[in-house]
Amino acid sequence: MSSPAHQAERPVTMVPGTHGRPTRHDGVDVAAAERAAGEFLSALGIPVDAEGLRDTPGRMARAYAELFSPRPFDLTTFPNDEGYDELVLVRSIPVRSVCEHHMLPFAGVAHVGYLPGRRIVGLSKLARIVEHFACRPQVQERLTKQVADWLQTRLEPKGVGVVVEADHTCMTLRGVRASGSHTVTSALLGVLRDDARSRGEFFALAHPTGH
Ligand SMILES: Nc1nc2c(ncn2[C@@H]2O[C@H](COP(=O)(O)OP(=O)(O)OP(=O)(O)O)[C@@H](O)[C@H]2O)c(=O)[nH]1
Ligand SMILES: [Zn+2]
Repeated sequence: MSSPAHQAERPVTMVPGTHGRPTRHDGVDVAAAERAAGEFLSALGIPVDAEGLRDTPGRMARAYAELFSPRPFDLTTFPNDEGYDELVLVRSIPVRSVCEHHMLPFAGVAHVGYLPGRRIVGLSKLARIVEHFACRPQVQERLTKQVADWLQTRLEPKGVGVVVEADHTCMTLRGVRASGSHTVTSALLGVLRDDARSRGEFFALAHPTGH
């Protein structure tokens, strides 16, 4: 079984960047974003006509467009012919996203695991699912739960567990300036949620690393 992960998403199109480079984006009006970025910087008293800053609004627009453009993928699964019934876990999947409150990046790692049912999933797809949900304005709790729910619906395993550890620049570089702080979230479904032994085993393997 193979089903597109991006079914309900807007189509990905290619538009020229200001330096003639193709810029991948997902329904974003890069030219309008560039104009708005220029006005935004001007309003903050930043001289966007200075030589070094001349291309900055365009760079900002393309940078955010990139952060909001996940790469499409197919969810490849295989029959679980051997009846493998232990945990499958991919640890330390890179996460980079943008907090929806400040539009500042947060980054860290995800540990994504499941207890197989009738099918197993291509391992790379666990990392692709994380990217899919991270490439949008997010809160860490929602990102964690969306990855778990999506896997549960599409793969129908016996259980799913997701741990995300991330540093939010909105609270390390500004605001409270709690540098060195890490935020840990988790979402457990099925057997991994309900069975104490499975839950314990999952957290023993997917424990936060402080990355
Ligand atoms: N729950 C949750 N909160 C987040 C996340 N990312 C950022 N935030 C928080 O969103 C909150 C927004 O609070 P506000 O008081 O409206 O914003 P603010 O005045 O900039 O707050 P400070 O960051 O405390 O200066 C802050 O407490 C952020 O730390 C996230 O992924 N999950
Ligand atoms: Zn924030």
